Order: sequence, then C-alpha cells, then structure tokens
Amino acid sequence: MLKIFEDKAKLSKAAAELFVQKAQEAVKQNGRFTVALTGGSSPVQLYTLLAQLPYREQVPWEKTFVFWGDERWVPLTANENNARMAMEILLNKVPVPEDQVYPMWKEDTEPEAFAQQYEQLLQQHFGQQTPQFDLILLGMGDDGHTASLFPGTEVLHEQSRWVQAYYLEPQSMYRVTLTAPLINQAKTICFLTFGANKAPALHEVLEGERNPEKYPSQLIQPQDGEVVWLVDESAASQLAERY
Ligand SMILES: O=C(O)[C@H](O)[C@@H](O)[C@H](O)[C@H](O)COP(=O)(O)O
Repeated sequence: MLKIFEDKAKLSKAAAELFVQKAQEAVKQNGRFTVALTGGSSPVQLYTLLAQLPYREQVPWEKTFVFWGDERWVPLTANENNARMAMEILLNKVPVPEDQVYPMWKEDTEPEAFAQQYEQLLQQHFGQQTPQFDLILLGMGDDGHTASLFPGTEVLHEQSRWVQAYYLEPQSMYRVTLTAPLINQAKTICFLTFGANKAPALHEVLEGERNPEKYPSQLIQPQDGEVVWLVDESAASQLAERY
C-alpha cells in the first residue's frame, strides 16, 4: 500500500496514527507491542509527535518493547547513533520501561559478537513463536537501501541469520542490521520516505525491474504481513502510477 502526502508534516501525522493503531491492536491481541525503530532523519518528526499529546497518551508504552532495525556501530553518545536520536526525541519522554528498550549497541563488544547477542535477545523475546514484529519502521536511502541493507553487500543474501554485523566500506564504519528474512516476518512494515532526492530510487524500487542487489528495499516483501509506504509528493514525483 502506498499513500502520498502533500508534505512531511502530514506524512508524519499519518505515521503517528498508524503507530498508535498497531500498538493498540497488538496489546489487545497479544498483551504487548513489539516494534523496531528506524534511524536516519526520516522518523524525527514522527518521534517528536509520539512524545506529544494526543499520541503520547494513546500508545500503551508500559507494554511496548523497542528494538532497532539497524545501527551505526558508534557509541550511544555519538550524534550518528540511531538509538541516541530516538531516546532523546521520544523514548526518554514517554513511560516505556527502560528494560524494554534494546539499543543495538554495547560498549566493549565486537560488532559481530553483538549481532549474535542481539539475535539471542530476539529469540528470548519471541520464544518459540515466529519472530514477528508488530511494526517495523524503515527509511529508504536515495540509493534504495533500507535499514543497513546496502547495495552490493553480502548481508542481502542472508537467509537464516536474523541479525548481521559487517564493515560498510563506503561509510568506513561497522553496521548492525536486522536481515531481510527477519524483517519480512513482520505484521506491518512502514516505510517513511520523503524528499525529491528519494524520487529516482522510489520509482526503481516500486516500478523498476526486480534488482534487489542494486535496490535492496525491493527485498522487503513480507510473507503474510503488509508493507505501507508513506511518501510525500516530492518523493513520489517520478512514480508512473499514482496508486
Ligand atoms: O541508519 C540509518 O541511516 C537508517 O536506518 C537508514 O536505513 C535510513 O533509514 C536511510 O538511510 C534513510 O535515511 P534518511 O531518513 O536520513 O533519509
């Protein structure tokens, strides 16, 4: 499903309403809401809204479990750290229990070892059930990457691991990421994509030939769940269809 909005503000409001809806549905059905947050700049306005009324009071924070879709392997105090951004803008301002928030970074730990620890954490969280997030928020880079699934990387071919760490040459940093097989188990996946710079990649991802090696966001095709693309007019400007 794709929804086109006039601007980022309207897109972010719709994303906040979706977040609340999915959280309330999950708690009603399973007694908890398991979400994976995205990093980057796309979710900033959404996180800001969720920390304010009315959304702040509509999310069952006490029953919410917060993971991340990916992380840059930099300290939690670093500007580039995705968890830091979400904590500062949202999580430190809402009553989500600290022991239900799982940053994708740990001091004095090698990224590969940490990826295994995070996978074990997810296995404990989901137990014998299918590892099905209720909601995974994703951004999309102007190269068509999502989470830390970047073009031409080995992680795109991972079929069994849920979490992988690898050295991302172009950015000279390690990344830790949920893999496509795990992301695709989710009940709802929501892409937040706005800005004219995303228009070419969005056209290729949604309407171009299948080429996930080049446009990894094409890997995101949940088995039973749904993908919701929330985009603005600028990002949608090269789409042939208006959906
Ligand atoms: O760690 C990250 O940077 C994100 O997880 C990444 O996948 C992001 O969603 C895209 O790069 C889009 O970034 P923007 O939202 O800043 O355009």
